[in-house]
Amino acid sequence: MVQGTTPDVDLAIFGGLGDLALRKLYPALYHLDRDGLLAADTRVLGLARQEMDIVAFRERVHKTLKTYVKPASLDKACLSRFLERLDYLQLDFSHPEGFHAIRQWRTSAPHGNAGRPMTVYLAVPASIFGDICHNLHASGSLDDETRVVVEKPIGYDLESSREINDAIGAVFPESRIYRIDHYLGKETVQNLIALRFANPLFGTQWNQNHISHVEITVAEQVGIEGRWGYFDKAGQLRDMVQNHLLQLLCLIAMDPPSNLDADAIRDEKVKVLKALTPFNRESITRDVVRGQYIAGSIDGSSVPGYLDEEGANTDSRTETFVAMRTEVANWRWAGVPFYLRTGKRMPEKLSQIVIHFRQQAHYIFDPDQRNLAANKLIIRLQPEEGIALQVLTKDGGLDKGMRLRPGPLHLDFNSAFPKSRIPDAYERLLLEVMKGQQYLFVRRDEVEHAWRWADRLVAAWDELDVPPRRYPAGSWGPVASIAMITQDGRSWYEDY
Ligand SMILES: NC(=O)C1=CN([C@@H]2O[C@H](COP(=O)(O)OP(=O)(O)OC[C@H]3O[C@@H](n4cnc5c(N)ncnc54)[C@H](OP(=O)(O)O)[C@@H]3O)[C@@H](O)[C@H]2O)C=CC1
Ligand SMILES: O=C1O[C@H](COP(=O)(O)O)[C@@H](O)[C@H](O)[C@H]1O
Repeated sequence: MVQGTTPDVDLAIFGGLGDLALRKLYPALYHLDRDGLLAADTRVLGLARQEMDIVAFRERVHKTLKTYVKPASLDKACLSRFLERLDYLQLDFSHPEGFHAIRQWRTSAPHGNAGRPMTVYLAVPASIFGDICHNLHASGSLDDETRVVVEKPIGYDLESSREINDAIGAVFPESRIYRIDHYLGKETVQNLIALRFANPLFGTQWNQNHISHVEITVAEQVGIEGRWGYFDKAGQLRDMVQNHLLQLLCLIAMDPPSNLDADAIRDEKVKVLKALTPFNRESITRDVVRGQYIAGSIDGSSVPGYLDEEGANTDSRTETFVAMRTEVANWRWAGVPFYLRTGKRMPEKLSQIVIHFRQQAHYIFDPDQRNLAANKLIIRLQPEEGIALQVLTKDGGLDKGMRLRPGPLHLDFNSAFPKSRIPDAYERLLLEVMKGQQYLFVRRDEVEHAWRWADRLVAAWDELDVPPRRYPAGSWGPVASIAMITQDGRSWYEDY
């Protein structure tokens, strides 16, 4: 990992008028520009099917910035500098005609394109990644430095992900492919690496001798936001678990990498994925709960059930919730359950990891307090990023004797570092691509091992024809997900 500023870059965004580009990519690029992190001659080309001239395109991006950037961050001078960087090209990505215009755009750079790498961002469905790569190559638009950024999900299963990766790999070497998992760009997720590997306090305790179990919760308040066509084929397992939750699990469970280079980190993550216990017919019945939301209410407002969403198919059995108990079968983690849960239409947006430490082996305090909670490390990804360590201290006051009381040692990033804005994940990821750093991106073998594990689970569901259990929108999922962890004498951490 190398620190430093970004070089001048030509960034070509395919799907330049799509949801991801408008909601995430332009706002992230604007923030980078505002923070002085875009080099002076960096240019951005939006590519899309719609006929539009450059004035209308810049106006469209201006509008999206007004929607998605906080007013306090919208600076007039920076806005006009940023909009000046934008160009637009109307193109149908499936056909080679027209791709030569990208080559021409490159040669129109202020000081020529020598030494300014092009980054191609594929903000489009994975089904056309292959066509775009092929057409870029055939039109002579690429050079030996061009990087490609691809969005998740890479495919639908192991087989389709291999086809997509082969098509990208036919044009780009692995060292220039940046597979996004935007959870890796979140501030606290990176702090997890700092926390684990910079603090001997945790480094020495991070194993089955000291940790009893781990929880990962990624709860979303939103439903499927008009994305029925995509989501109903995927479901929460493919949409969230196969990528985001497994990446979080890997960062918690991996052995220390020998350094912070991309491959050192990714090698360790792959070992974790290989050590995940595969599910089978017997274990999914016991250890996995699928759910689908029905109508309910969130924050006092009624919301429809999944089967009443726009575009819905009334007999869909796609899951919008998954909870599971899994294990990393290696020396460090043998016997330590990892409880994962994620769902849409839950009471609040909450992503957190809770590391539960074991109880003190020799206990000398009041026997009535024996069951007071053991130490917990709570790593909050969103909404308020922070880390808290739950410890036992003496209860205050003269009348309490040696009574214990659980309380947090709390690091809230917003109040601890009030001057620093916590950047959106896409800001960090775009910056790393421009710098040519791959450590926050997913390597091909990671994607494939994750699919191999997810495919086994889906196959077992299909064999047993497991229907999703219903849960009302605004609840924490099916009751069975609570029963699953309660059977082990534990509960989901609920101090939200
Ligand atoms: N949106 C999000 O929050 C997230 C998205 N992703 C991933 O990002 C990618 C983009 O998603 P999203 O922005 O939501 O999708 P959208 O459908 O909103 O945007 C995709 C864009 O690609 C364009 N497009 C598709 N095919 C062609 C073609 N042959 N020629 C020209 N343009 C084409 C579409 O144009 P048209 O409208 O004309 O069809 C559309 O504007 C997907 O891979 C998705 O899985 C991942 C995580 C989150
Ligand atoms: O990749 C995806 O992530 C979002 C959740 O991301 P977050 O940063 O808001 O937690 C999810 O809603 C979407 O379905 C999925 O495709």
